[in-house]
This record gives sequence, structure tokens and C-alpha cells, in this order.
Amino acid sequence: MAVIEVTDLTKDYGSVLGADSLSFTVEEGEVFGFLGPNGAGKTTTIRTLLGLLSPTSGTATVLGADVRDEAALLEAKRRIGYLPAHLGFDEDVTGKRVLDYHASVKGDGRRDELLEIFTPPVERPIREYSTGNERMLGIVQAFMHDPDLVIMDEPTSGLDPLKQEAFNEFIREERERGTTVFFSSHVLSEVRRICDRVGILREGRLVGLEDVETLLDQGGKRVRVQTADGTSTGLATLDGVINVSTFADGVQFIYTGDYNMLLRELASHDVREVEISEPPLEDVFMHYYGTDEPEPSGQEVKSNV
Ligand SMILES: Nc1ncnc2c1ncn2[C@@H]1O[C@H](COP(=O)(O)OP(=O)(O)OP(=O)(O)O)[C@@H](O)[C@H]1O
Repeated sequence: MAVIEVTDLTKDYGSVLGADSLSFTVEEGEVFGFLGPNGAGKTTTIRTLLGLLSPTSGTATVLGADVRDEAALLEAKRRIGYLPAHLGFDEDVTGKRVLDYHASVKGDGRRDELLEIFTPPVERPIREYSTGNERMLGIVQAFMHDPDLVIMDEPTSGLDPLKQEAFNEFIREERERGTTVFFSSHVLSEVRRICDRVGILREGRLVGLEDVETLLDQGGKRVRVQTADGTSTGLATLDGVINVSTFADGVQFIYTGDYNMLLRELASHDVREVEISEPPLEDVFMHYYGTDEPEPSGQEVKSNV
């Protein structure tokens, strides 16, 4: 049985469709990333899964409970951890009080273990917390009752790079333990590191649903070539070349074509250096978002070389 099952889910806000006929499943033990730019419908979907918004049409179940069935959902929530985008903790109480409250509702068997990884100052009142401290308290709260499913809305926003890495490592370990994790993000490199599968959302609609490896395969490879005489004629005009940028004595592009064609063309040049690597995930996602080509990083861009 799928841990999350979403079928034709639509949320109509009147002026805009927050979710538009969404269908997808998240399987047991999966780490599933829900990606999209601002306003894509990530929070709408998550809040619907938690029963905080009611769908206009369509259905969704979490751990077998229909999100429209209040009693069934309440029961299921005992086994769910939730980290909202906006935490909304009471400013006047300490972090410890926040955790004590949640413990009284759901339990806190893993509190101490989590507080060693994520280190919010639990003795201090929330009003003194930095954004990152609040987020860490939220993570502890979401996981401390050892849930089977954890749903998180932008879990790493506000975390510094070290804590982000600790979070990534923690999620990898959770995956090993069999916890199902569903989280939203617009940090593309993050999903690459920790997700098994990714759903890509745009304007309320699911425009891609892939495992991370497939996503990267479809994105082609980034090729960077330096030639002895600085010429790169022929390379940039090969079929399957996109996002060309030039530098002093070479060229860089994303290649989605036949590798033999590329190698034959490379062989006709006096190549000083060549690097074929995975493309930045941002480039891969442009394919799904269907917007303009991504911004080059400090390089001159020409449509043809
Ligand atoms: N209560 C509401 N009333 C009307 N429109 C809303 C409401 N909440 C969200 N929307 C709209 O629904 C769409 C989806 O919003 P949502 O917050 O779900 O996106 P998101 O992907 O979570 O964005 P972000 O990354 O910025 O948090 C947006 O166009 C948003 O303006």
C-alpha cells in the first residue's frame, strides 16, 4: 500500500488553482522530493495532506486515511511527523515547553538523540531564536515520536550549510531505518543528494515525476572543452547541444545528443582539456519548467559559436 496516494487532487482558491488534478503516490520507505518554484502549489498540497485545507475535488490518503475523514486522519497523524513552512511557535515559551507539549500529544522517544544532532537552545524562549534555531526545533518536534511518515515543507530553509549537511545525513539514515519522507523544496541540489524520487510542480500541475537518476540522465551532460588554438567550430552546432557559453580558449555546453557524434567531433580538434560531467540540476529542471534558458555563470553567452 502506498503511504501517500493522491488522486486527481484539485484545490481551487477562486482566483487560482493551488493544485490542479494532481495524482501521485509515495511508497513506503521512499524519500520523495516535491519541487517547484514559488507559488507552484507545494504548500497547498502539503496542507491538504494534513487535513488543514479541504480539497475542492479529488482524493488523497495518508497511511491509508482519507484526508477528508477527520477521525481517520487524526488517528493516522499519531504516526506522522509534520514540519510546516511557518512554524508559528508561541514566542513566550521555551523550546523545551514546545517539545513537552508535542510529547504529551504524540510522544518523544527520540528527543535526546535528535537534540544531539539538531541543537536549538531549548532552555531559551522562542522569541530569542534565530530562524535556523526555530527550524531545528521544528525538525526535532517532527521526528521525536519516531513517526512512520514525515511531511516537511521547505525543511532546510534558514539552516546554515553545516546543519543542512547534518540534515541530509540524518535523512539518509532515516531512509535506512525505513521512514517514509515527503518534503518540498526549491533547492534543487538538495533533492539530488537525498531523494529517491522527485515530483516537479508548476502552476499547480505535476509536470515531472522521476527518479533522481533518470532526471539527471535526461538532462544530458555538461561538456567543457579547451582546444589548442581556441577554436570550437563544429562542436557547438552538433545536434543535441544547448546552453552554449564560450570562454578564452574553449567552449562549454549541455549535450543531450549521441556520444559517438560528440567523440568524433572532439577527435577533429586539437583538444587540450575536456571535462564531461553531470549538468547542474538547475539546467535539468529548466527542461520541465519550460522557461528561458538558465542564467550563465559569469560567462559570455552566444547562441552559436
Ligand atoms: N489562501 C489562499 N488564497 C488564495 N490563493 C492562494 C492561497 N494560498 C495559496 N494561494 C495561491 O495558490 C498558489 C500556490 O501557492 P502555494 O503556497 O501552495 O505554493 P508554494 O509552491 O508552496 O510556494 P512557495 O514556494 O512560495 O511557498 C499560488 O498562486 C498562491 O498565490
